[in-house]
Amino acid sequence: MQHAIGAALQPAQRDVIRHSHERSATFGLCETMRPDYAVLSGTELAVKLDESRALFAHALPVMETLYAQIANTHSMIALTDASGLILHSLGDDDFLARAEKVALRAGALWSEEHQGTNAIGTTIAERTAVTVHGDQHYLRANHFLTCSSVPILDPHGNLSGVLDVTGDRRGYHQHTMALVKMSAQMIENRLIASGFSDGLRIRFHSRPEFIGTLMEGIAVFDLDGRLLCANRSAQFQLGLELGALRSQTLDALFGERVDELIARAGDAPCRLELHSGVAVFASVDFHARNMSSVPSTTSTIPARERAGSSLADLCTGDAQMNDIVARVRKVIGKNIPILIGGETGAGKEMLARAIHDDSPRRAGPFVAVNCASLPETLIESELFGYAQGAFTGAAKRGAIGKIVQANGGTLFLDEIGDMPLAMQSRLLRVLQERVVEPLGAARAVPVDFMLVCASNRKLRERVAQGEFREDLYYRINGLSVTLPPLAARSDLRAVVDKILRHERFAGRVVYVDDDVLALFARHPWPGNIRQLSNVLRTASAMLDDHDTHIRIEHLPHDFVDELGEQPTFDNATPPANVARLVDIEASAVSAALKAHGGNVSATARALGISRTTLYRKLRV
Ligand SMILES: Nc1ncnc2c1ncn2[C@@H]1O[C@H](COP(=O)(O)OP(=O)(O)OP(=O)(O)O)[C@@H](O)[C@H]1O
Repeated sequence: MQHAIGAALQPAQRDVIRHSHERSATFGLCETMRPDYAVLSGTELAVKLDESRALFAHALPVMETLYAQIANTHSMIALTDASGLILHSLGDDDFLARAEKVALRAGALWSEEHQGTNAIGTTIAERTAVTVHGDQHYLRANHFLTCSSVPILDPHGNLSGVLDVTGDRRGYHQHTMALVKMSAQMIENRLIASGFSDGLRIRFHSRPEFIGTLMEGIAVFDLDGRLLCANRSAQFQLGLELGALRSQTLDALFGERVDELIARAGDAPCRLELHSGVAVFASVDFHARNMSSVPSTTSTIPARERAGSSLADLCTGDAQMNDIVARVRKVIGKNIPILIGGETGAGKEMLARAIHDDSPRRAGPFVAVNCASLPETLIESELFGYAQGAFTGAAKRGAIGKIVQANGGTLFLDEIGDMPLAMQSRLLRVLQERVVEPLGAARAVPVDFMLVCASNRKLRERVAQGEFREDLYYRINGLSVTLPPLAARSDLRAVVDKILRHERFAGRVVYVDDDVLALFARHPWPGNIRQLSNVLRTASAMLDDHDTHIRIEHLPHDFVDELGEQPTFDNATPPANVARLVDIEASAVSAALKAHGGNVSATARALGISRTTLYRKLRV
């Protein structure tokens, strides 16, 4: 359905357009002039993308979803930074070709200063959602367009960029703006989720069924109960703007103390009363990974932290691991690719995640691709993506590749040694030129990511055998570290305790007996930490409710059988269930004394020792 927008124009909107036209004139623009069609070079655009990497990373999947809803309507979606520079666009081929003619493409600036009244530039000037239709555009060259733009705010309330849908003016649809607004809200919520992963997060709404939807309010507080950020819905429901909310506390806004709410984290939604008296349903999460202090109620928090989520967590006492972490820390944030070696299950992916989480790109995505588990035919599309109709059987709208998905964050290529040679050449080009050309696409997409690769095969040998490109090997090998196998680590006890603490396989934190640990110390662990984790999981399932420790009888039989002999114990750690000699002697003496009615001479005779010796033993 098409509408004549002019007739429906609200007075406020009319004022927005009038003011914008006035500004355009003061910029020295003339309606009939040829617009500024300059676009940034690929390298310049890559720098801009890097500056807005969190926005780009979180907007990209939302733009894909939005496009699914407006495909085939002769339109396009554009994402700009806060200055109006288009960072990325996607849309229908026919319209993209027309849009390119007026520089509606990545690298072009659509501020009012450059293009006069237009939805992107006017949204930036007015900090509000704006539709600019047909001849409301200041420049005649843009009169064939209809554009709907919404500002995207970062979690601190600053303008981060603009999301825009532009189409042929004849195809204007009144629902477009609602879709763009919802998409912008989605991006803002994602920015909050990644920027404020720590803290007490309350998701609330007066209707419980709206929790988990775009309608929910999201407010994050620190451990002192100060508000850190709140999305638009939260601001609306609380009746205050972000600036005013910042001076409020959890207690003042929700009538609850931090520790009371932390205790309810992870439970079903609870009822809270807002300061206005309105009752809401609230779902509470709490994460304190990087927080300096945690209230005493933390022990009751059901939400689990992710094990080994930062480099510091990986330092559990093994000197080789400490050395690896120290070396990795030196290159983090310096655009140096890291190559992780090590046996299967030794923790390569965990190290890669920790590197990401401790890097300046932590707000961006962490995208892992296992090159060994993908069939050769799929690696290409999985990694590089493909354009609409690129090949028979391709998804109608094309697919975004993992490399583009990793933009702004970290790309982790696991088992890179298994990447087919043809893909190695394409990957090398991406790493050299920092652009990706999706299969069948006309244009390259600039990308910026930190690269971490892992291999449990000896990559050098594969290079020597001609199975891995030497130039790629040197590209990915900025810093090379090799994780020690579990059997060679000196911190087995700490690793076991950490897994049991984080995973809570038994639904609670349990421990291992010393004799189990002694058995573990003799095991070769071919599956390394993954195998250890599996053994602990199975053993935990064998525990009775009152058991606090995993004992040998709880271990999987095949695991004990693997050792091929009865467990023996080393001298340094006497197993707890073997009594000490002095204790055996003491109980024999007391039993004999009891049997002889406390008569020392008779007891000494019965034990075959002198009375003096018996007295000495009784004093021990
Ligand atoms: N330092 C650690 N502390 C606790 N758990 C760990 C640690 N390192 C690894 N793990 C756990 O061990 C398992 C295997 O780890 P990961 O997947 O990182 O190994 P990998 O070397 O990448 O394995 P593969 O080569 O088979 O892909 C995971 O469940 C992970 O959570």
